[in-house]
Amino acid sequence: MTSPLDAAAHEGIVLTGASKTFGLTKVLHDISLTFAPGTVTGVLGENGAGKSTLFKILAGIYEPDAGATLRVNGKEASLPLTPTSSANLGFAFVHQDLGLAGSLSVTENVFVGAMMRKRGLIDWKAQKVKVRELLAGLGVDVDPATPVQELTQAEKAVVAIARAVYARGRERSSLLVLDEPTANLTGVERDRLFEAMRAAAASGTAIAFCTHRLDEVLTATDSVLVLRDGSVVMQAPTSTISGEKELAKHILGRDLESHFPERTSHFVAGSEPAIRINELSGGGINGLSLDIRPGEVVGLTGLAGAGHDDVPDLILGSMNAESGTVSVGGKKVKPSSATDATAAGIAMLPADRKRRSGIMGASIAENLTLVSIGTFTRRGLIDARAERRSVVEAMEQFDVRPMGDPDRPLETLSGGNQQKVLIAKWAAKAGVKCLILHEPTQGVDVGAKRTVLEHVRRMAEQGVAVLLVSSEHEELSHLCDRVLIMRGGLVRREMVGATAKQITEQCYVAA
Ligand SMILES: Nc1ncnc2c1ncn2[C@@H]1O[C@H](COP(=O)(O)OP(=O)(O)OP(=O)(O)O)[C@@H](O)[C@H]1O
Repeated sequence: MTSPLDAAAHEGIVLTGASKTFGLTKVLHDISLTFAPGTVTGVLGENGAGKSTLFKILAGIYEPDAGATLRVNGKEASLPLTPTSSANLGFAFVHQDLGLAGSLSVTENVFVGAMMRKRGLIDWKAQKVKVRELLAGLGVDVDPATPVQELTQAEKAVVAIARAVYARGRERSSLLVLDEPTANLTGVERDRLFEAMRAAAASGTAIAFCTHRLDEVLTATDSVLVLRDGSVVMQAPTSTISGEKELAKHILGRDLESHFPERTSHFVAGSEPAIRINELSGGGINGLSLDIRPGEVVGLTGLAGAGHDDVPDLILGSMNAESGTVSVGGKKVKPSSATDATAAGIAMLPADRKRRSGIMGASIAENLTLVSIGTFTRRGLIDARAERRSVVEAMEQFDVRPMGDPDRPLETLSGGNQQKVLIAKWAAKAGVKCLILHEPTQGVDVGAKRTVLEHVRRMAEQGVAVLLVSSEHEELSHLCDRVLIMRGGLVRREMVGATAKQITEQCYVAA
């Protein structure tokens, strides 16, 4: 296997001296790196380290400061790039949300913007053959006519890769950037994606694979590039790294004892449930009954498509329930909006934070106090000082970076820091009886993950019932008093107490 460090200097993508300044803040400092052809480079760093900024420079979205140079397979490329010149260099990007149109077929998604034509007409036959060939090359066999929404999450990710690689009719990309493509995938599905990644690399593409899951880095990459505070602090072959601990140390600049806080239980068995879900059906769920007591943390998981992902929306009313009831504090509720749910004492952190959780154009402070503004209102007037104090405290507690700038728009924070703000807003709200978290640590770095989970634990200590819908078995095992594993819309297995600690990827498959 080629290491980028062994690769001849003229090969692959070689960026030197790249810096980026926003206003007065320099977020990238003189970065130099190589993405070698045919290899997978894991790109790591804390939330806010500068990974997305680097990729946005390569995608032609951000202009680097003066002084940077870029060579692509031996040829000088002129900076700044534009989205078009980036695409012409063969740079392709797959973002976490994959950007596929669910109702369109696999073929339509792969060829969007670059339909194959014969005598002016779309050549559907040739496209079908080509798409089969592309997917087979990536190790997936699906009917090209299938609407994308019917595919598994892993298959969707592979379709997104095929589209990125094939963009504009090219045979392969020079660089494929995968930005946390595994966020919602469990082990087996991740393995399929890694196979596709390997297959794309085998054709000579340089792959930059961005993830916060350190176990993936060790299994799926050839080399590792670590950014810290906007500088490259390490680029080395993966084989020289001793394990996750060492990686965490490079990422954080300090030792991290454990990624997870120790599990402690805070609920009283036999107490009245804070939330009772009774025979709930709808979406992919078939008659779910579940009581969660004050202080109890219940995990819900399964392979993609098992049904667990629909539960938060069914409870919240954003997905129509065919039957069943939800009661909070003994009272039946039927929320039809997020406001209704909040009034009933339900707090929810959806998986799709960009579209459904935060107000991206509003400031950190506004997002943090969105649901708790009443706490600071006296006779119709907002106590601005108390509000500001609480915002500053929440930012410190949740380690929101950059620090000390509560008026900064949420959209200018890195993805993981946005997630911290959106969790912190519920921690500040009084009267929350049930907290529903859907993939709460997606995009959150290894150090911040612990902070976030500690706060969830703290809310449980204060008597909040927590429903954690997650595909991360380690997170479930460290946080939950009970874990329910679903398949085909039904709970197939319940792991309680110390047994819940033993949950592994195998448990999903066997359920
Ligand atoms: N448009 C912008 N205006 C001002 N600052 C920005 C902008 N975009 C990013 N930043 C800042 O640049 C720094 C690097 O952010 P970036 O999104 O590159 O981090 P990241 O490593 O991708 O983090 P994450 O893992 O959380 O996605 C952060 O401090 C962020 O707040």
